[in-house]
Amino acid sequence: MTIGRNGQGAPDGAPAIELRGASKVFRTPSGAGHTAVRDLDLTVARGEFVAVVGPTGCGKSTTLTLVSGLEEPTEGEVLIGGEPVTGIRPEVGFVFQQDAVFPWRTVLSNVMAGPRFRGVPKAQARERARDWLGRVGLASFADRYPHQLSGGQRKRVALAQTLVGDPSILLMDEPFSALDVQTRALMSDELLELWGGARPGGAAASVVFVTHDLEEAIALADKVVVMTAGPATVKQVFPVPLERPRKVESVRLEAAFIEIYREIWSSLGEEVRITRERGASRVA
Ligand SMILES: Nc1ncnc2c1ncn2[C@@H]1O[C@H](COP(=O)(O)OP(=O)(O)OP(=O)(O)O)[C@@H](O)[C@H]1O
Repeated sequence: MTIGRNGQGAPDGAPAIELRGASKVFRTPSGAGHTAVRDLDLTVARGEFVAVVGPTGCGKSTTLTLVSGLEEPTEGEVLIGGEPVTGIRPEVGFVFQQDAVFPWRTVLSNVMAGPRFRGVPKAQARERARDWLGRVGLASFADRYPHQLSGGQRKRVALAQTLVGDPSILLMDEPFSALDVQTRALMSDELLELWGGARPGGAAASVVFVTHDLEEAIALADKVVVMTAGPATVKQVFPVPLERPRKVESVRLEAAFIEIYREIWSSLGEEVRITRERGASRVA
């Protein structure tokens, strides 16, 4: 099973995502400027799974919003498939920490909503939604309402809701952070299975996955990007040369995993310390 139609519509050879010298300055209510992201360069190849880690508040979500087209960079460029991002694009899917479900609609109706909104005829939308509910293991929950599901099941609905749109680019902002540790590991495995089924056939989606959890980042990704203390810029990029397919619970016990973890943590830990000290000095 694979997610997405890799690189569809992109000029040949262009990476899936590229940020070139991207900066974002927000206007605060007092009128002052707040730089959330500064001079950020990042490339995501087609079919690549990139995890982004960094201290709290450094600008990770802002980076995702720039890629999504929800916000424009104040300076620099953001490209998808070699083309400048000028707004929300249909080939980009999102999964956020908060579930984006309609509480008054059944699971099936929630998953059908996106395709229906994009003009897919009802019967076809229903068929696609049922197909995705099956793939995420919720075939028998189609008639339930979101409040009748567990947190993990709701997350599967969110995945189905996004993946039914067949995104070639998947942006995920701490999607599993509200789940307990076991469900989280299970969901990570399921995500890898959905994403990477046909690799290296080249049909997997390009993923940017923001997380606070370094173990999760390493277990999932082809490369881990460490952001600096805010304003965010890329501090270091670490390739993760662990074999696939991976199972989260076993891969994290491998010697190579522990070695990579140590390396990345010493880079990330420094930025976390800087952020903490800034916080402490503000309080003082
Ligand atoms: N719309 C906005 N207006 C003003 N400031 C903003 C806005 N959005 C984000 N910021 C600020 O930009 C900085 C980066 O925020 P962002 O949410 O990108 O960080 P983050 O790394 O995702 O944080 P966390 O890890 O805590 O989720 C923060 O200082 C935040 O307060």
